[in-house]
Amino acid sequence: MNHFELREGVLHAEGVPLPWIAAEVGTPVYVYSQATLVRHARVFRDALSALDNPHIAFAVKSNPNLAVLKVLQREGYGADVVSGGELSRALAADMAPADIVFSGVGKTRDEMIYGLQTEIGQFNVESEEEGIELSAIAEAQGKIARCALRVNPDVDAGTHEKISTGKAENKFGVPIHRAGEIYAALAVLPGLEMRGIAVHIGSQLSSLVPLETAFGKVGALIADLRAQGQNVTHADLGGGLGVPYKADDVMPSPAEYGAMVARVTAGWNVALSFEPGRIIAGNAGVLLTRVIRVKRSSNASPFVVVDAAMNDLARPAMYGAWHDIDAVVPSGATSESHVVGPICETGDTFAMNRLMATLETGDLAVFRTAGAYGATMASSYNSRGFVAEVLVDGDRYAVVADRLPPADIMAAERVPAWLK
Ligand SMILES: Cc1ncc(COP(=O)(O)O)c(C=O)c1O
Ligand SMILES: N[C@@H](CCCC[NH3+])C(=O)O
Repeated sequence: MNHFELREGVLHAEGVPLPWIAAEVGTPVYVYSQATLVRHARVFRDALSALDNPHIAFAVKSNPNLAVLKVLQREGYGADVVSGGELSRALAADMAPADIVFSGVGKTRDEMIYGLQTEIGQFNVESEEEGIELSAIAEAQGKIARCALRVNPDVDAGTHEKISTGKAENKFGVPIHRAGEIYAALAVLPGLEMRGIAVHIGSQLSSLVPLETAFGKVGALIADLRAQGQNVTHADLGGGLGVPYKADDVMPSPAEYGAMVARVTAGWNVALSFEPGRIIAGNAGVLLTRVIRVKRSSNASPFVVVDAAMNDLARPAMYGAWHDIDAVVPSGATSESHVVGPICETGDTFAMNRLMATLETGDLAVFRTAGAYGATMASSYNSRGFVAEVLVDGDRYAVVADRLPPADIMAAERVPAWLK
């Protein structure tokens, strides 16, 4: 079931007509559906029901909005964080510290201290160097850091190269062929409790095959570690499930994923955890925009200039990503258009020669599947403000992130005395 549907010719988010939100909050604005977030959270959890008490940590990077985190906290989700900022958000959303896992190749000393002081559940250590530093800091703080070693299984996830994380040349994790030796070296350090293995090979995966290959390698590693006498009680299998951005995209279902995981991990005898992001939040949000004007100065497709730009939704400019674009009040007419933002870069293009709903000056439109890696990747490039965010629940909605106007951003800047 889709919670962004036409009702009497007007696109709604659940029970709320999108033109109401545009009128009250302005555009561009991200609009999230709480019912969709809850449904996705439950579908993913149900897909893992064959496992013994799996732990699910929402990848905060995909959508760190506090209200979104709160919805997931109420669904019993923990958090996968990659910075002190994300950790503070997970805690602010009342996620239990024990349900928080800290990933990332560049945890700073201050971030390690923050994680130790707040007693987070697990650090996913991405290098021997990081483990040595974390142990020393933990010892000085009188704490023990519960750790998994993130391994790089050298598996091609078959996704966009910029979001692949499990090839040998990627910066993430330790080479799996050295994992036994590094695990053993870290296990003797006084500040660490080495308890497991973590793996995450990339995002927007359209096939389960690379995941199965990677998990198979992790299973073999766990057996090797145990044969060496190491303690292995946990395995974190990361996130990565792709979502359909186009109507004909075929993606593995959470149920197929769950069945594969149950099959591959049978007999591992570990507590399993997962870090889904996009599969939970991607289709739970749209970016609502208004057409500023339509340029018809050549014989080619017109340029539909919308008020959202690459600073608000970076994925098309960064990865050439496709987002469906629909009219909020469709007339039924379709035509080929280029859809672009106002930013002074050719890359500020959302669609070229796309056959889509005809849009005219002043019309509202949405970019679909914008709930993950949308607002969170926004910038203020071209001195544009930060985009607002709204959460819808049935017939009600709330602004869950204010628009941050350019003046507020400028207010944080100073001209030094010598230039006055
Ligand atoms: C360590 C880690 N875990 C989880 C995720 C979430 O991935 P996805 O949004 O594809 O589920 C990412 C992002 O790819 C990640 O880097
Ligand atoms: N930002 C990427 C996903 C990155 C995942 C990071 N681990 C995207 O929009 O597709």
